[in-house]
Formats: sequence, structure tokens, C-alpha cells
Amino acid sequence: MGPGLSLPGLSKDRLMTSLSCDVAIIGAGTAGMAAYRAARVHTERVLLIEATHYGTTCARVGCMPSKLLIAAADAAQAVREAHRFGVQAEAPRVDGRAVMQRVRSERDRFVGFVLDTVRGWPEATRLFGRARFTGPNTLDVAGQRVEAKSFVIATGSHTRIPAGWRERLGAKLLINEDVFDWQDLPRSLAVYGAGVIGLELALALRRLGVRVRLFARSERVGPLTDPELQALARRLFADELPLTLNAGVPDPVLDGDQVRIGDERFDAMLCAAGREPNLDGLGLQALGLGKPQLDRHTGQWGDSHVFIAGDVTDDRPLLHEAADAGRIAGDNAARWPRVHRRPRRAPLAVVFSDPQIALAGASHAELTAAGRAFDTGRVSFADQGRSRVMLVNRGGLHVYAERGTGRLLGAEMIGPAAEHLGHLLAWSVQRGDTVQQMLDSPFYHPVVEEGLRTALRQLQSDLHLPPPPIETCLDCDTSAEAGA
Ligand SMILES: Cc1cc2nc3c(=O)[nH]c(=O)nc-3n(C[C@H](O)[C@H](O)[C@H](O)COP(=O)(O)OP(=O)(O)OC[C@H]3O[C@@H](n4cnc5c(N)ncnc54)[C@H](O)[C@@H]3O)c2cc1C
Ligand SMILES: NC(=O)c1ccc[n+]([C@@H]2O[C@H](COP(=O)([O-])OP(=O)(O)OC[C@H]3O[C@@H](n4cnc5c(N)ncnc54)[C@H](O)[C@@H]3O)[C@@H](O)[C@H]2O)c1
Repeated sequence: MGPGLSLPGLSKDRLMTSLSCDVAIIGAGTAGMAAYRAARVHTERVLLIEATHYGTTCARVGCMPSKLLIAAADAAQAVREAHRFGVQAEAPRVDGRAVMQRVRSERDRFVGFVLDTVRGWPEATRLFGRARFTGPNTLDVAGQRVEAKSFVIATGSHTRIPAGWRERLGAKLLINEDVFDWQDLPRSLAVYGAGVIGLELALALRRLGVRVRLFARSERVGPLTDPELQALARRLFADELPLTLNAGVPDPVLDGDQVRIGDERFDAMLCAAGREPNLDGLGLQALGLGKPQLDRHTGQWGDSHVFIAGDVTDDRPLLHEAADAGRIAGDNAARWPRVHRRPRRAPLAVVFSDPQIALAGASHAELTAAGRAFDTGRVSFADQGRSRVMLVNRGGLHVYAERGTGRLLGAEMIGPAAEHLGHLLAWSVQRGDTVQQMLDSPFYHPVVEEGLRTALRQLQSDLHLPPPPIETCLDCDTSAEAGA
């Protein structure tokens, strides 16, 4: 904060070393920015504190630049696949510098929009520096004392790195943040972690001509929890991507200017072994609240004046969830102690691999762990009409519905248009649709959604539910009633 600024609502002590506000928000990422907006509906006395960068993880080093890289990879793949339609094209020549130039410049554009938003907020309500609690109502921010009635912790997460790798590999150990500042593509890369980040980046880089090997700690590849679909995903990705499964924690060593794992050498090693909440160094013990306990409908830590939102909670670490959680936490921090409980949306997660992956509503693992009585409807995309037309006929979809009621509980899929089908399915879960209600909805022809209809029909038949009332049923014989 610059000197001599007016401080609407915020009070500063005479020595200019102490600030007092109603709500202090720690972290100006997606969750923190949403919290700031929500809190300012109630009070001007809000302070948004950021330690390192404005611009958000999503725009700077997450969702947006990774999707830009994937879009370039898809373009290269489309050229490679064109001959399957009878369209002949030369093998694509990937200009790594041009690819990364577009990734960086479009990324900067997205970040620019976020920066414009932050700059539009009164300067006096922003503070740059790392925040640390010094007491239940006080923070230290780069030597400045901040006092607040309530707090929102929205500090995000960081990459988990196996012990010793940083020291051993130095600059050859990369994380997602490094990738999007590349000037050119590497020739080869080891990727550790077959979760969402590892899978998306490894596939994209391979399609851009980088020699990639993906090392997975276990035999799991990606987030699917349905054993049949997980096995299918492993098979499909192994067709394209050199995979070392059950790798445990590999033992990479620096070998000249390369990283060696076993007998294979790489230009560098990208670590994508999950993410850990940014809680260390926050001085949480000064709050005297014990272990963080979160109510996801209020964002509140126990019944205290401290609220938590976004990836730091390790609760569905996704952009739209961070925005929702931030809004709820900021609103309640400003209302505290009269907090409101808010509904949360049906779960939805999408992986932008090829084939894409989607999970909507409850996962197979969650339903099984909860002992729910459910049936599964299945479809393979191998012979699905529109998918074959477009040569994207790889994958499968499982839909889960409650026995007795036929209510859709969740779905998992790997296959074409998963980002779109995932939305339809999550919306149905959230509305509480039954399988019959979904089947009564329109399905165009020929579309990938007809694959969903096949799975729903099978599910409806397996559920052995009584037929729907005749007046709502499109497929029932109503000729008798019509007097025909
Ligand atoms: C490579 C990658 C790809 C992704 N792709 C997608 C996707 O396609 N779709 C999707 O939905 N999600 C995606 N995500 C997840 C999504 O980016 C996150 O869920 C979201 O950005 C989390 O927002 P946040 O506000 O919790 O954290 P952040 O945006 O990380 O904000 C936290 C902020 O807190 C600051 N901070 C930390 N400690 C302190 C402190 N002590 N004092 C002050 N400030 C502090 C940090 O500097 C940071 O600015 C992706 C993530 C990654 C890494
Ligand atoms: N398309 C998207 O929406 C998208 C894209 C990227 C990231 N994200 C979000 O970011 C989150 C983080 O992504 P991610 O890929 O880092 O995490 P992830 O949870 O998807 O995968 C982590 C991987 O690391 C492994 N792992 C976990 N603990 C480990 C340990 N101690 N040692 C070694 N390996 C370990 C896991 O087995 C898994 O393969 C995702 O969960 C997702 O919510 C979303």
C-alpha cells in the first residue's frame, strides 16, 4: 500500500504500522477475490492481503495456460489423424517457440483481466506481503500489524515434491508454474504423478512432439474411481503414452545436464504428485483453535471468527468450487457471528485429456463407501454412432441410480464430449432427476448424447421400477385412452 493514501473505512494508527479492519482476507486468488467481493457487500472495512502474485493460480499457472497448451496439442493431433478420413496431410511440424509464445501471450491476456479487476478495487483495501497470525485477531504482514474482527484464509496450495528431489535435481525439477514460462518445448520430459495435472500435461506435450514418460506411483491413472472405467482409462492412455505404473517414488538422478531414471534420460522432470494446502507459516497456533475444521456450507472453522475457502481446504480443489467457497466465506466473515448456511453445487470434475474424463455427482467410490444401494447403466462408445462418425469412438460411460427411486446419484466417464455430458449429468444430479425423467428429455440425432441414452435405458430396465404414469410417458401405448 502506498503512503499517504486515503483509507475509506480502514483505520491506521498514528505510527502507520497498524491497520484495523472488519474482515481480513489472506490470499488474492480465486477464492480470496470472491470473498473480498462478498464481504464488501456488507462493509467497506475489508483488507485483501497477497503474498506474491496477483492474477490467480487458475489464470497464471493453472486452468487457462494448461488448456492453451492442450489446444495446441489437439491441433497437431487433428493433422496427424486427418488421413483416417481420407484427407492427406504432411506430418505436423510443431514450432515449439510459436506454441509457447501463444500460450504465454494468451495467458498474459487472461491474467491481465484479473489484474484490471484487482487494480479497480480501492488501493487502501489491498496489502502486499505474507500474512502470519500473531494472535486471535492480529496478523503480521511484512512488519505491518493488521487487526481484524474476522478472517478468511484463502491461501491456495502448492505442489507436493518428494523428499530430496529439489536438492538433488535443482533447476531440472519442474512444476506446473515453470512449464507456462517456457520459451520453447523440451525434447524430453519425465512426468511424475498420473493425476489430473500429470495426465493433461503429459498427453499434451507428447502430442506436441516431446518424448514423455509418465511415472505413476500406483496403477491408478486419472481420477476415475469405477474399477472398470479406471482399467479402461489405463488401457486407452497406455496406447498413446509411455507409462510406468506402480513406480512408487522413483529415484531420479542428475546426469550431466539431464535427469536419469533407471536407464532413461530426460531433459527435465516435471513433478505433479498432488498438491498440499498452504497452511505452513500462517502461524495458525496463534489462533488457539486446534486443527482446522471446516463446515463447507458456511466456510467457518468450528464456530470461530475464522473462515477458510478454496484449495487450502483440499475440498474439491477446482476453480468453480474455489469461487463458491470464497463467496460463502467472505459473506459469512462479514456477517459473523450470524453466519448463513449455503447450499453447494452437485460435484463436477472434468479432465481435458483425450479421451476426456468426467465425474458428476457421487463417484463410484463414494457410493460404495457409503453403502448406497445403486444400479449401474453402462455404454461403450466403441460403436456409438456419432462418435464413430467423428472417429472419437473410444471410452465408456457409467451412470449410477438409486434402487427403489431411480434417482440419478452420479456418473463417471471417459470418452468423447465428456466436458459436455458431465454438465448434463451434474445438472440432473443437482435437480434430483430420475432416470425416467432424463429419458423423457429430448435427444437429438445423431449426437454423442445418444450414448448416454443407451446407458440410461439399460439402467432403467435394471432398476425394475414400475412403468411411469401413462400421460408423462412418450413410449407407452396410449391408443386405448385415445379411443383409437
Ligand atoms: C496446472 C493446473 C491446472 C488446473 N486446471 C484446472 C481446470 O482446468 N479447471 C478447474 O476447475 N481447476 C483447475 N485447476 C485448479 C484451480 O486452479 C484451483 O482450484 C484454483 O485456482 C484455486 O484457487 P484458490 O483461490 O484456492 O488458490 P490460488 O489462486 O492459488 O490463490 C491463493 C493465493 O494466496 C496467496 N497466499 C498464500 N499464502 C499467503 C500468505 N501467507 N499471505 C498472503 N497471501 C498468501 C498466494 O500467493 C495466492 O495468490 C488447475 C490447477 C493447476 C495447478
Ligand atoms: N481439468 C481440471 O479441472 C484440472 C486440471 C488440473 C488440476 N486440477 C485440480 O488440481 C488438483 C491437483 O492436481 P494434481 O494432478 O496435482 O493432483 P491429483 O490429486 O489429481 O493427482 C495427484 C497424483 O499424485 C499422486 N500422489 C499423491 N500423493 C503422493 C505422494 N505422497 N507421493 C507421490 N505421489 C503422490 C497420486 O497418486 C496422483 O496420481 C486436482 O485434484 C484437480 O482438482 C483440475
